[in-house]
Amino acid sequence: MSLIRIDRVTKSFGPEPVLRDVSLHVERGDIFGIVGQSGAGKSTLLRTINLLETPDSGSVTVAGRDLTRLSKRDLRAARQNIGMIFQHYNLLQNLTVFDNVAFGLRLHGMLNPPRLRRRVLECLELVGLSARADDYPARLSGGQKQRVAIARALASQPEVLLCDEPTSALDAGTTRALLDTLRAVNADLGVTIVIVSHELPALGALCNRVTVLENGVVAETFAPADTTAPRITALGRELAFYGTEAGALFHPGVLHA
Ligand SMILES: Nc1ncnc2c1ncn2[C@@H]1O[C@H](COP(=O)(O)OP(=O)(O)OP(=O)(O)O)[C@@H](O)[C@H]1O
Repeated sequence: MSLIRIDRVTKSFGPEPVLRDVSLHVERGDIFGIVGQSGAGKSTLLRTINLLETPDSGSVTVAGRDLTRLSKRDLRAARQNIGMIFQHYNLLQNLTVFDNVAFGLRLHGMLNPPRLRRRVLECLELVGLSARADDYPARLSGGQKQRVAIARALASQPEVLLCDEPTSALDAGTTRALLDTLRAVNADLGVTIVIVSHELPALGALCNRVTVLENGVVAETFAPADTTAPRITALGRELAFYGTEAGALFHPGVLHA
């Protein structure tokens, strides 16, 4: 069974729906991309996966549980299985790196102090920031802040990591390194990743499946590596190009390592 199933989800903030009858399935182990023009509803769709946005209709099932039918308490527990990172990192500025990563674990009373310390340091090690545990976020670069956010998101050992434009505030080199970290998180820890991004070249290399959203509707879903299948949308055709050898020249190095 798919790890994430979105079935016939509709969502409106005003008179016009932002998501219309959207269905998609994400398999365990996928790196699944969501692309589309600005305003297509990508972030809204991503945010329905942990119910930061509640659908007006339809269902959202993660690891076999329909989140739309859970009590608040059960939803809080289910969200421990779904980490999330954001464009602007959303770190707490008045807490150290260590305490940012520990924050969710403490809030949920999940670990005793020695285990908590071990778990936080493990997560910081994973993103290469053990040495910065006592620093405050203001002393870190953008790429380092996003790494702290990844460590925080992984602290509760979620099966799913949602990434909302994780690199759009970063320069090209830092973007490549960060996407490489996400690929390692997927490959080494088995975490299923759903990512919204405008970085088409990188997504073509990173994602094993991509959905193109147009005006709140799924226009097509495909595997970028399958360059033989016909593409319906201009974005789909562009992504297919980045899956080819010629296209790979646009995302050199790390992502194809
Ligand atoms: N909380 C909200 N309240 C009102 N309108 C919202 C809210 N969140 C999103 N919208 C609207 O829904 C539409 C889709 O927004 P969304 O952020 O999902 O698009 P997007 O495809 O991620 O866009 P972008 O690429 O520019 O980030 C936009 O018109 C946006 O203004």
